[in-house]
Amino acid sequence: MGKHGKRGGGRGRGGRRGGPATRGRPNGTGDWKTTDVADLKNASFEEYYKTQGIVPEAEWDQFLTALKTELPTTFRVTGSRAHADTINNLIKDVYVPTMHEVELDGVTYDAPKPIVWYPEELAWEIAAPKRVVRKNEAFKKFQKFLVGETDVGNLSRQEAVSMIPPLLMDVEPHHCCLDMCAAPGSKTAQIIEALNPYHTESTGLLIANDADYKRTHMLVHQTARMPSKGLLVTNCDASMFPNISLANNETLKFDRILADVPCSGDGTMRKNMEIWKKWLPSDGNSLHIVQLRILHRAMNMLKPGGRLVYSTCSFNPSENEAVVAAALNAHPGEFSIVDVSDKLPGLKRRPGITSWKVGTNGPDGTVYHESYEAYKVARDETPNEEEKGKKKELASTLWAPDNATELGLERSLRLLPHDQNTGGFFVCVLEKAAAPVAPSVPKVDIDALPEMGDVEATDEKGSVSLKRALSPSAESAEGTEPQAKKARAPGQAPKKKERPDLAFREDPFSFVDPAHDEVAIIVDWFGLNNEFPRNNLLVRNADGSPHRTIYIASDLVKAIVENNDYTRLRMISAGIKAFIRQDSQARMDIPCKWRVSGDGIDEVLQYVPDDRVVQATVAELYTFLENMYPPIDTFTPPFKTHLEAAQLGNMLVRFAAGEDATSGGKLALPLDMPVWKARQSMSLLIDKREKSVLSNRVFGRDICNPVPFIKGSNVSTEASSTVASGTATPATENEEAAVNAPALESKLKHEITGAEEIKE
Ligand SMILES: C[S@@+](CC[C@H](N)C(=O)[O-])C[C@H]1O[C@@H](n2cnc3c(N)ncnc32)[C@H](O)[C@@H]1O
Repeated sequence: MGKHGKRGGGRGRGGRRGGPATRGRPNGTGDWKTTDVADLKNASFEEYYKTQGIVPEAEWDQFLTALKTELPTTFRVTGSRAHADTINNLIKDVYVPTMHEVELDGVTYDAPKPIVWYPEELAWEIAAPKRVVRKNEAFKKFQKFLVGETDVGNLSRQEAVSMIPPLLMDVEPHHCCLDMCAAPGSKTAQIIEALNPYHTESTGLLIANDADYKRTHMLVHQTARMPSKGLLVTNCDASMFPNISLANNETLKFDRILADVPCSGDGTMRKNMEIWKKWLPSDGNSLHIVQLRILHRAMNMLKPGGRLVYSTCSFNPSENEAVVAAALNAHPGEFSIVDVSDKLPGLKRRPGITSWKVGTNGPDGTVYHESYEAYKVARDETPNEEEKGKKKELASTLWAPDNATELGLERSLRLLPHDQNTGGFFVCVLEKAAAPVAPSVPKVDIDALPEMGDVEATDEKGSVSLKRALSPSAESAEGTEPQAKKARAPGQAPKKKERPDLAFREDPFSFVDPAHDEVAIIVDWFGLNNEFPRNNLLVRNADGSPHRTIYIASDLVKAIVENNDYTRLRMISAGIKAFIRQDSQARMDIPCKWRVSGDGIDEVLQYVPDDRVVQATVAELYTFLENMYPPIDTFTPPFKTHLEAAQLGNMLVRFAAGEDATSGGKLALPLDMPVWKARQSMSLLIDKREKSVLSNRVFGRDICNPVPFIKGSNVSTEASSTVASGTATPATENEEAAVNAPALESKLKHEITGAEEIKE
């Protein structure tokens, strides 16, 4: 220990000995079933946070007790969906009354209740933890409902405090938004909802980015549940997020940015119990630089007058106030912390702090360093050079700056677990001045701060690595390049154009010629009107050929795709999957081999005249769900007459709102669905899981029959190879096998993306 440091209390039981915070944190969240609460302790953690004063002394025991208690289950109803009210009413009227005072293992749980501060009572808390909800009979039906509706995008299971940052972004449908560290995508989903309110045409944009390639595929899966033509998923290191060019050499700036940065995650100890064993004071210090670089980059990409939300699921001032203070001082006079005390009424929050201590791991416990200067002296005096070399140098920005009290840090929000039975969180809302005021303090030079090397972070679900995207091309704005990138000889001109990143292996993006024959076939088949955005049809190949999937992208996404090298921006996906080729070489009598994808139906239907949409009833929906391939004969006129008159291929059907006395089914709102007409039979073009969820919602039970075995072909293998290869060429004459593709497509999607991981 350096003589200038103050020594704090002892190491927590089971604490890690030495070693950086970069290794050793196992994946996974721990298991409450096998957890002994007596083991949930860490003396360093307790001492560190008592020292920081983030919790009033009188509340310390409550704070600690809450941290050692299992979290309640929370979820929210997808607010932008037409069915939000239907779903919310089902919860209120059908499920909640069955769950009053459920008792398990001597504990009585209250019925689920709306989270008071969440707008329109669309978020819910079930007092019982997930583990209990899963196994208890009283909750079983509700649990099934939750899982099903989550699958189809009507519900999102999400920790309550994690819902706060997107709400404070104040997103409007015309905004250009960036979610810098987005995976697995809970907050991304909220931003998409805010950008696309029900029945409002959104002109906005959301770029959902994550540095971890695998996790970007979780994002793609998550966002497919709420398709948006203004969505782009990218895989960049947020601290070096590339400038995005638009036409006329304009650079895209954002109205709203979320920097939900990688963090030590000690606010998630109620579900990631491993942290109790592993926590060290240095964890937060290691992450400070990457967090600061991400926030700094966000600030440079924000429009004047724009809003930026910085958040972590950590209590640590090193990752919170220290980052915000340093970022503000790197942009003096440009940004202010927004007072959001009148937002989300009912949410208990604590103010940010203006003074804090910086602690490092010492051989006998935490060493607190009064100031950066004192730390430097102590470090320089460390006799053992080898020891010194092992430790990364701390950044001066970890310490509270002299002007800490003038920065308005207390306007940040600290969410403490005992206030409303949640995890811990930190949120700070920053606004960029329309016209910056003259700086009154010296500017912090972020590029001059030391690098921290590889570190490991935690999110709501467990540990995540800070894998940097391998982009060699992160261009920079206004002097935001990291040190390494900046090195160039005085007078040397900056590189004009970045080269493509050849290591990036995703398929290219290009737009289909609006005069292409296949576009004409689609337009003609579905009767698409003149408003249909023929110019915005995107495919995943270099020459714009519509081989197997056609996406629809917004004008802004199109401008981005066309004006930027897709490998430099590391584009993973864009727009809405709208049309899928349902090919069959053997079936020349199918005039249009394209079907509307389930994701794309709402988008496509806007351009379809009403008389091209076939009207059906709840009773007909029953027939479609009860039988995978209902013969046309099982329907009655006038629906049957329409079916008989139609050509083979995709039809769009609207099931009218109403009730069916025979089946007991009830549709509160009309439901639009793509269906396929084969020679003898029909089929709903949604996957099996979605059918079951729909059946439960409309008929109160699952009436769907399993996939029949089709003689001469293994349907699954057949259709899945169709989907996987994308060539959609069923080997048999059996067209029903071909239309089963959506089910398998969904199955594959799950397998490919590891969707379970984000499903809880
Ligand atoms: C706290 S999690 C984000 C949670 C997410 N916002 C949500 O609500 O679901 C942090 C994410 O940052 C990503 N990440 C880590 N370092 C990054 C970097 N330099 N740039 C961009 N993303 C990064 C991690 O892969 C991780 O997915």
